[in-house]
Amino acid sequence: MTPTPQPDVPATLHLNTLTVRFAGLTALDAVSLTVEPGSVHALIGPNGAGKSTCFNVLSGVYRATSGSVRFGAAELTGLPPHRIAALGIARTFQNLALPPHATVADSLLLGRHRLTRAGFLAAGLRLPSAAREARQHHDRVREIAEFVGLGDDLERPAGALPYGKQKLVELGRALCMEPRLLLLDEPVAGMTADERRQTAAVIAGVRDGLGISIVLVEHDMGVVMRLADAVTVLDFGRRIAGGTPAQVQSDPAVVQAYLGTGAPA
Ligand SMILES: Nc1ncnc2c1ncn2[C@@H]1O[C@H](COP(=O)(O)OP(=O)(O)OP(=O)(O)O)[C@@H](O)[C@H]1O
Repeated sequence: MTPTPQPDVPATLHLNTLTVRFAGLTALDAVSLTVEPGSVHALIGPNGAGKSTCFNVLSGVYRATSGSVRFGAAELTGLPPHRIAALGIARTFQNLALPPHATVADSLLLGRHRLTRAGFLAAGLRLPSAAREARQHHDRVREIAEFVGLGDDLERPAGALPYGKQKLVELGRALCMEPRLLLLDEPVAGMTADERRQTAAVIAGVRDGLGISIVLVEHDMGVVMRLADAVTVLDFGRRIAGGTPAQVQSDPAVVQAYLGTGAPA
């Protein structure tokens, strides 16, 4: 079941000559790219190419040395992570970051935090407005859990689920933030073939059913080529190619960059 998309203005993500330097090392070198609303944009490249650095700038963990990031009308450059999250940008992490004993429902509810209006006092006093709001959040959590395939797992401890499902809890928690843009850092890493297929279908559903834009960092080229509408290829911090999956796959610069690490086939 697809949860009701939340009404929102489509926004384009623009990276303009983004540069990040760490003490003499240029991790990102004047990278520009555009993520169209409602598309999956994959960011690929060999190890050390700058993909995580790019994510860390987009989510406010790192500061750009120069260049800018714009999302719709908002300038993200230099904003702290909570301000970026408030603009509707959510991310998942390469490594699981779930509270070990919390149930799936409670883990997903964490994603609703930013959207919680009833104050601490109203909730503590059990005011009807707070109870109504809590019910709405629980309903939405159930909808999203069903959407990602966790409808039957809501009361189970998230940490006791198989690894693939734990990654889906992360994805669900990010969706619970009602993002307009989702940053997915290696969403299928470490999964079985079945789990990869299921997760790829969920990600396609997030784009097609909810209209959420997605930036995807992923080493699994099968998943990238099947899911992505556009691909940007980084190597040593530089953008060396961009286009549709078919275009980048046959680009000699891309094949050259992957030589020795396995061409993106
Ligand atoms: N906080 C940091 N301090 C110093 N150097 C860093 C830092 N973060 C990243 N780097 C360096 O920047 C370069 C790009 O790293 P980054 O992690 O962005 O690459 P990546 O494409 O995500 O690689 P992988 O696919 O292995 O995750 C690397 O040389 C890395 O060592």
